Amino acid sequence: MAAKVPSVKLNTGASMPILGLGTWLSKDGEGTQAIKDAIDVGYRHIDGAYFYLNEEEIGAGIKAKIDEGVVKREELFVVDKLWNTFHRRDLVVPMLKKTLAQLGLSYIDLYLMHWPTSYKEGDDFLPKDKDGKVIPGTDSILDTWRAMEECVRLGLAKAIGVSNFNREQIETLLTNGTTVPACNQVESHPYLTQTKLIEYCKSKGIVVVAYSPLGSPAGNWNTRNVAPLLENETIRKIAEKYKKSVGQILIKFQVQRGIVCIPKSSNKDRIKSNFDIFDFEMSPEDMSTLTGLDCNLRYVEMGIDVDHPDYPFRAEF
Ligand SMILES: NC(=O)C1=CN([C@@H]2O[C@H](COP(=O)(O)OP(=O)(O)OC[C@H]3O[C@@H](n4cnc5c(N)ncnc54)[C@H](OP(=O)(O)O)[C@@H]3O)[C@@H](O)[C@H]2O)C=CC1
Ligand SMILES: O=C1CO[C@H](CO)[C@@H](O)[C@@H]1O
Repeated sequence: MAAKVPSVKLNTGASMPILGLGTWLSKDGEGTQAIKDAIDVGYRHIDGAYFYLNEEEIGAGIKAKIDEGVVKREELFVVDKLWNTFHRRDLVVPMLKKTLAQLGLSYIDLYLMHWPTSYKEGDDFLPKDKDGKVIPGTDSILDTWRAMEECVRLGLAKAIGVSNFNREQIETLLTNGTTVPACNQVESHPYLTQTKLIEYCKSKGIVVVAYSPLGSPAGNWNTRNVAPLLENETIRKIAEKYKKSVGQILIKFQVQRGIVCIPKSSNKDRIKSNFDIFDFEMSPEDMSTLTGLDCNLRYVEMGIDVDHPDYPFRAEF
């Protein structure tokens, strides 16, 4: 029998499993198997996005496990995200309907605005001008949020939230919207602990979800000559102490501080070991050592957005 994963409560009252499976860069053909392996191990939370171009594969994995009787739809927590080229208010509900059709689901548990930055609508996911700068869309964060609220009213999404939003952008929604975002999904790991943003979100009843918790090693990111997280000597020593892998320590770091964590893997052994983090606790000193590694290193900087008026990472948090 699969292990049961602890949950956090959303402001809607729903429970969200604290550990989920990331699916970005699940390569062709791997996505379905990864979902099946993850559900067998006990994962009940799946993080997807239209931008990842693998919703059909994810949906096939979910359907296979429901058909086998391993899991019921209502036992799963499926998250998906609205891409930036679909922020125009009339595009949001049709986009979610398209996502649901690709996933083969009638509702999503949590639908997120993937980024605060709207892009010009069209077939190009990253529309750029002649200088290589992204072309912004017309609608404001608030316009898009109101259309996200409509997704809940229509029963297409049980909850809505945001991703990559800074404090001020969340404030805009709190002041002018009617729904408090259920979560803010942001990059986090010991090099980018997000302590201030987490404190702020908690004070507003917004759950924080940590993406790229292992430092997103598949990405070709700016590393500022800092050792990749998975090779960090300090973390390796902590891992040795608890007889765990560095990956398990990085995941446990988030879960132990109450942050939802969504490591991606398409490898059966790593899917399993990333889930095997509920049988130990780190000491407060080791948790502080990990927090002390913060050097404000953001891997997913979204460089093409730096001139966008809603680029979120100019603010301190
Ligand atoms: N909202 C947003 O803007 C963003 C959201 N995300 C979400 O967060 C998820 C996780 O972030 P992601 O950027 O994928 O990066 P992660 O930090 O989760 O790292 C994933 C990479 O690490 C490898 N890996 C997995 N487990 C281990 C392990 N135990 N030891 C060593 N290597 C391991 C994986 O390879 P393998 O598959 O071979 O195991 C994969 O290449 C995404 O998949 C996506 O769902 C990510 C980025 C932005
Ligand atoms: O989820 C994501 C995966 O990484 C991308 C960067 O190339 C991001 O745009 C996106 O937010």
